[in-house]
Amino acid sequence: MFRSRVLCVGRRGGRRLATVAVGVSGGVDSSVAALLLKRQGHDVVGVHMSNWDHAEEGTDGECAEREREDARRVCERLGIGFHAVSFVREYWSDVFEPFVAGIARGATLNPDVACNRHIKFDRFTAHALALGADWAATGHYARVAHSEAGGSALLTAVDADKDQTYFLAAVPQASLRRSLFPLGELRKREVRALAAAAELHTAGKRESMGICFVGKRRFRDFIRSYLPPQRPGPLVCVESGRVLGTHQGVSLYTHGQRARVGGLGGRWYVAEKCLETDTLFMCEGAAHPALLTHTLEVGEAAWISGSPPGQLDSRASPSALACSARVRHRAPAIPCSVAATEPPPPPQYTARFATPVNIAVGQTVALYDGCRCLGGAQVIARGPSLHEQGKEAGAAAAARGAASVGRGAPGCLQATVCE
Ligand SMILES: Nc1ncnc2c1ncn2[C@@H]1O[C@H](COP(=O)(O)OP(=O)(O)OP(=O)(O)O)[C@@H](O)[C@H]1O
Repeated sequence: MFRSRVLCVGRRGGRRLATVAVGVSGGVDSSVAALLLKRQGHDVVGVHMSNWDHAEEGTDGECAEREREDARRVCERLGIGFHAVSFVREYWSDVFEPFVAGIARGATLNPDVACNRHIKFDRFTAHALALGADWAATGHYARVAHSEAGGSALLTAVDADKDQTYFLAAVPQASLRRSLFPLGELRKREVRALAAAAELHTAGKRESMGICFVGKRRFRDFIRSYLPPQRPGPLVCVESGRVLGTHQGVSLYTHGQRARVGGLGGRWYVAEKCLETDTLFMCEGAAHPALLTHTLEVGEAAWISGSPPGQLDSRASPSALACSARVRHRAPAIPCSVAATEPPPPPQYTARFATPVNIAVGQTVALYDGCRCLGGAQVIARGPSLHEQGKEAGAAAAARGAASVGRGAPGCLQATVCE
């Protein structure tokens, strides 16, 4: 249905070739993105961003320097210009501070989604255009379909395993309109083969993993220094209500995270956090019903097209949007229905999932219509967990049981039901 425009921009043979600024990270994907654009005959420049001030943070900056040097070497090998830019201040204010504020209020925001929205597809795109580029390109696994009339659509990559549209679900339309994803039609092994054939030294380089600013440190150790002083509190079993042990601070944990529980064996997970009482409610097993829910309240919705799909537009008569959703990168897309929550504003939605989901408050739900990514929204609250629903159903059954017992005892029906 959609075709990526990337291979058509500025074809040879009389048509003007484009000037393209490629975000070169020092990894294999952006190396090959630059290689392909160069081969298509475009005027290509590599731009490397620094987003984290390692000197200021007292962390090891060697790795960042190595990445920049790798990016520079790739540009040299391809015979394209290299340009370095710092978005350290912007990353701090637009990504890191909101991330820490989220953690402090019990929400776990996704820094990669925020980085794409505010840095790569805002600051970087603007910088690329200011450098005189017609387009900004990255090595993301995604496709974009540009149309004169209908704006630009974000589409999943051909390589479903590598698809990165989950992280791109909140990018602004204005930046997407100027974006190219040269790898969207390729598989990772093809990308590596292209890099090897072009003798790019990044061909065999390992994937970057984890949150970039945390590096090799333990997340809990890293984040503690940015948070208000943490108080220890109880770890409580959701099943029995028993205190199982003590934790070092509620904000150091997130829903769904595995955590050690005193001397107890087994695999324990954080099912719920209560900031008011400094309590973590724990359940045993990664598929425990306390971790799962069929409904989420979501907000801060960012729509790729720039406005909500017609069904959700409150100016028309709003109805539920039938779509599919991912609750994390690489998670399967689950059938989902999204409806405006009363009362707006700000626009807030209730998402109902065909199969239950395990996701923390603050995380992103990416919505899809087939291969088209519609946008992303942050989880504001989880609906009742399957465990809570089970308890309620049990209580209702008990009440029904009590009622039927009551019916057998003449004169007691009313009193028994009320109990
Ligand atoms: N420091 C950076 N400077 C410039 N562009 C960057 C930088 N980091 C990431 N990008 C761009 O964003 C794309 C996706 O970044 P991501 O962090 O997901 O890396 P990746 O998938 O491992 O890609 P790569 O192999 O190119 O590092 C990269 O391919 C690159 O185009």
